[in-house]
Amino acid sequence: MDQSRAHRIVVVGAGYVGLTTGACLASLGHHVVCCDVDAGKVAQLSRGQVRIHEPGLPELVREGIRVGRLSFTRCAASVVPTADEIFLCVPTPMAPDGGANLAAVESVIRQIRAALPAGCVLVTKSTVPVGTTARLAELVGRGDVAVVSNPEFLREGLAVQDFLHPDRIVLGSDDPDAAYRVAELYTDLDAPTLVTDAASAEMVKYAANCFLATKLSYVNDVAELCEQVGADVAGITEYLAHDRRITPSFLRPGPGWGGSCLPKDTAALLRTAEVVGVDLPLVRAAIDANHRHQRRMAAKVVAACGGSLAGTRLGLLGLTFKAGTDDLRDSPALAVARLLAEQGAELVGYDPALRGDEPELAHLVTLVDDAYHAAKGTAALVLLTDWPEFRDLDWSRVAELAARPVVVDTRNHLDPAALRRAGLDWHGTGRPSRVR
Ligand SMILES: NC(=O)C1=CN([C@@H]2O[C@H](COP(=O)(O)OP(=O)(O)OC[C@H]3O[C@@H](n4cnc5c(N)ncnc54)[C@H](O)[C@@H]3O)[C@@H](O)[C@H]2O)C=CC1
Ligand SMILES: O=C(O)[C@H]1O[C@H](OP(=O)(O)OP(=O)(O)OC[C@H]2O[C@@H](n3ccc(=O)[nH]c3=O)[C@H](O)[C@@H]2O)[C@H](O)[C@@H](O)[C@@H]1O
Repeated sequence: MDQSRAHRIVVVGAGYVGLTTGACLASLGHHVVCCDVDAGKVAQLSRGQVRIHEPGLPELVREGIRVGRLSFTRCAASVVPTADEIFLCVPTPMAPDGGANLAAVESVIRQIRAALPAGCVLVTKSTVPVGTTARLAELVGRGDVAVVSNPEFLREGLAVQDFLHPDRIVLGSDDPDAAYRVAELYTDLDAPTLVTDAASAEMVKYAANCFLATKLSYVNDVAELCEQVGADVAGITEYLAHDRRITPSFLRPGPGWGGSCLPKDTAALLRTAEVVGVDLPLVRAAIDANHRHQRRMAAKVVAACGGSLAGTRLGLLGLTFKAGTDDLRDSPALAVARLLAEQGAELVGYDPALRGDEPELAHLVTLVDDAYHAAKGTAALVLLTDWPEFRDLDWSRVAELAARPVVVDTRNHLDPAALRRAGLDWHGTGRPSRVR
């Protein structure tokens, strides 16, 4: 990039979204400082050490540091005075009433507002409910600082790819000039850029995540019905995918949807609707169906083990909320694990992205070094995430190690014929057990 077009950017919050935003904007030629309250994280990132599992991110971070366009600090107030744009990428977790907890966003604003230079733009990339951008403008309380909503649509595990090759860039502000200024940051990306008002930009983020969640609950419902009527969901989703109005993505049944965003964002949209007196029965049903699917997966394991889990050992393959990430937040795999543990099963698990010291696993799952250790002495091996390596296991070895030859494949990830050849009983989701 011609350096005269480079912006000076501060990113507050150096997690999945903030670190990706900072490293990618630096790779596009901008000058970025990432700030985080976590001193240990700042120290590690300053040395180029990235602890989250995001392909390509460590390389981008190290390159940004090497060329002097990316640095890290704990103190946002000390670096904002020279910024053109300040991106807010701090967490907005679920509050007890289902709404988004904006404490981190508001605390950052209070901390930096006096230090903001005249003419800078504050950009909300954190997912925030409709109306927040307008309220933050009030909280900043400065006519010379604009606030722009720029929701992020990246997926974990594909964060760098999604950031640099987005389907669309959405910018919303009641100050269109400020929105167009933020759009300049992305001019080297090949994506439609939609500039709208702040409320619509905030709304599109929730509408997208709730649509995806609803699509998945529907697919999982179809899978459940398939089991009862003897149809095969794999063929059905394949044929559905041919319809360009439906699209092939988000059609894979599984143990329910989870992660750091779909659960909290569906709940937050329901809360937003409740506050303004609007009913969203479809979104509510998608959430309820998701919990039912998780219970259904646990019941399937119980049935495959002969009706009781008391005193049995189960092996779990994959514990994060999906393959390709190390994130355990709202993981459906852990939700199913908890249901199995409640029924008396001892759980042993393997996940390629986990180290074993994650507090979420404590008193729930003993993490082992590979899938074969997870299979040893088990009444059933339960696949909960679809890491490619699980497909290539030596199934004869698994059959020898297991106490009973049972595999419950909640994501239809494995090759049933290969398992059968090894003498294993395969139980998929929405598919007949004898499927080829
Ligand atoms: N994870 C994802 O795939 C996506 C997340 N989002 C949204 O982005 C926001 C951030 O999410 P993640 O990056 O996943 O969170 P994260 O938990 O990975 O990272 C947040 C970072 O902010 C830091 N932080 C917390 N309070 C702070 C403060 N007061 N000052 C400075 N730093 C602070 C934390 O130490 C942490 O490093 C959320 O609103 C989320 O809904 C949006 C799209 C995708
Ligand atoms: O707001 C966010 O944080 C992000 O939330 C999701 O991204 P992510 O949380 O990374 O996860 P997804 O890939 O969407 O998967 C969500 C859940 O659905 C499940 N899933 C997904 C697809 C599918 O076909 N089947 C299925 O069960 C996954 O296993 C996972 O549990 C959205 O896809 C992103 O666009 C959005 O930016």
